[in-house]
Amino acid sequence: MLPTTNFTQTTAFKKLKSHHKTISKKQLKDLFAEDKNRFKKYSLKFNDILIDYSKNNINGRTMGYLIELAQECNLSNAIAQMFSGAKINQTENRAVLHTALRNRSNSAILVDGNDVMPEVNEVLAKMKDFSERVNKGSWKGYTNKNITDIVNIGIGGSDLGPVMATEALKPYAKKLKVHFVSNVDGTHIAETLKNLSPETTLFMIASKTFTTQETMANAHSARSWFLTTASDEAFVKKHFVAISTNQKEVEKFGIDPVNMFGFWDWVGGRYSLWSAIGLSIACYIGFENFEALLTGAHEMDIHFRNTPFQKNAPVILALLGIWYNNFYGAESHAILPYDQYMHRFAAYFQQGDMESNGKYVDRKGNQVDYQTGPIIWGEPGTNGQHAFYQLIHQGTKLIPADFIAPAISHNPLGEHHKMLLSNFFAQTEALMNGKSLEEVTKELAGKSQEEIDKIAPYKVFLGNKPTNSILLRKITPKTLGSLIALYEHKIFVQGVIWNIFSFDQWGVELGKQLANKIYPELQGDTPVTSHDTSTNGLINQYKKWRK
Ligand SMILES: O=P(O)(O)OC[C@H]1O[C@@H](O)[C@@H](O)[C@@H](O)[C@@H]1O
Repeated sequence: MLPTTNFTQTTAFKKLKSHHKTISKKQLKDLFAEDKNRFKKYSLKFNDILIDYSKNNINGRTMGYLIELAQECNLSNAIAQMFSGAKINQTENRAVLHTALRNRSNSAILVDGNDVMPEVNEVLAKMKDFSERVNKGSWKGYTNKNITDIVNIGIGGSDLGPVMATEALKPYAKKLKVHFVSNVDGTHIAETLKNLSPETTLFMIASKTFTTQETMANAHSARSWFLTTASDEAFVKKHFVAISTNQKEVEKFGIDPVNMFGFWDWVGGRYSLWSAIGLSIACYIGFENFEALLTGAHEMDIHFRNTPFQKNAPVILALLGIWYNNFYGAESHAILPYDQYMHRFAAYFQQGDMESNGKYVDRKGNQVDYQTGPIIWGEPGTNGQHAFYQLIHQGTKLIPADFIAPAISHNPLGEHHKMLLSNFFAQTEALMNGKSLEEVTKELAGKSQEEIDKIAPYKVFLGNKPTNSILLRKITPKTLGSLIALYEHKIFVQGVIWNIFSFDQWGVELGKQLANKIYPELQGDTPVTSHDTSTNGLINQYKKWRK
């Protein structure tokens, strides 16, 4: 059982509350002026990742109290429970063991008294064999041609991780092309299949439950598309594999269990890219690179598990998030990768974070009276700079942001990377320092006082906006693995402190239930009357227009 401390009742919380009153009056740039060692004090290096959190509204006292908060909430105990296979997903009575999927040390991890590692290794070996066969061309299509294209059909956790990782690691791609179909909107699959040949396409039906409406609809459409050309059901097994925990449903769909890659109920959807759900990743970048991804995550796991909170990267990032969320009233958190390949990273952690910590009921079953998970959003820099950064710089909302960039580009084209990085460095500096009225006035020298008075207020930047900078040497499979695990554990720590269950997702169910109720009502032309007037009105207009 996880601890159930109400963090707002802790001594550390009270200390932080009163400390906030004084430190929030300080300007970030003054904190830097006061302390020459600030960067050294508030940055840490983990392998090829440098995390600079010095541009935050914190001092030694803040960090001390935040760490006390983590201690009072029994974080160490919660960490130990997660890694040991305790059933900390209490509302579903499940262990939470994505860390076992990348446990390269192979040490035993027990769930209900059984070591899960032999099964984990067995599936990994099957993934290795399969990805190698497809890449080498020894896995043939029904007309004896090599597979050229993989289509992963899945949604949510069975889609976002593979999409994000294959995009982020494109420079490591072997020869296969990968495509992802998630939306039940027929456009998604129609557009994907347009340029593919049934003879050389392999479908991976990825669904933990194998009952998800969107995935099943897309899987059936893919099957029909395939059979239109291939004609013979017997060929399905050469072109369809399943990734699931539900063998019964896989067989019902007509996929040979030999071609099923299993995982377990202790792998949460949004934490599943390390499992067989990562098969498309393994095929695309090769198994050795997929293993490097696992290794990177495993090394972060070790760091998270064994490092004192003062130097523990996920713990620090989590505590800083709590600082802004619960003391400064920040509603959102931006993730801003300065790397085009990482363009789905924020989208990936929208699910990772918001599905985990978007909860209003605490671990005792009571409604919370404090804020929990933030709204996660972001786009790659520099595009974001020319779009929404205006609001971060001069809007009325406080938006803590993570800036992420690699020192080495996979595409060292002329001066591009230097230009990109000059923006990466400049933005956090600008957000911190802002621009004073005095500086603006100086810039306007030569203009009349009247003109200056008119325009100057708009040109002032208050600054004092907090950021973390995460500088990576290069985006490699290993470093990406560590980075993803860093964010995963950050989410875990925050969930522990907010006293919520981070590994269930009951909130997605209501919409599914209602859609299932409405779906049959969309048959025929008879107007519906069973809903509120708005929903009835919308459905009935749809029925008129579709004729
Ligand atoms: O992998 P399946 O079972 O198709 O689920 C796909 C997704 O479904 C959603 O409703 C969420 O619960 C996600 O966490 C999950 O990843």
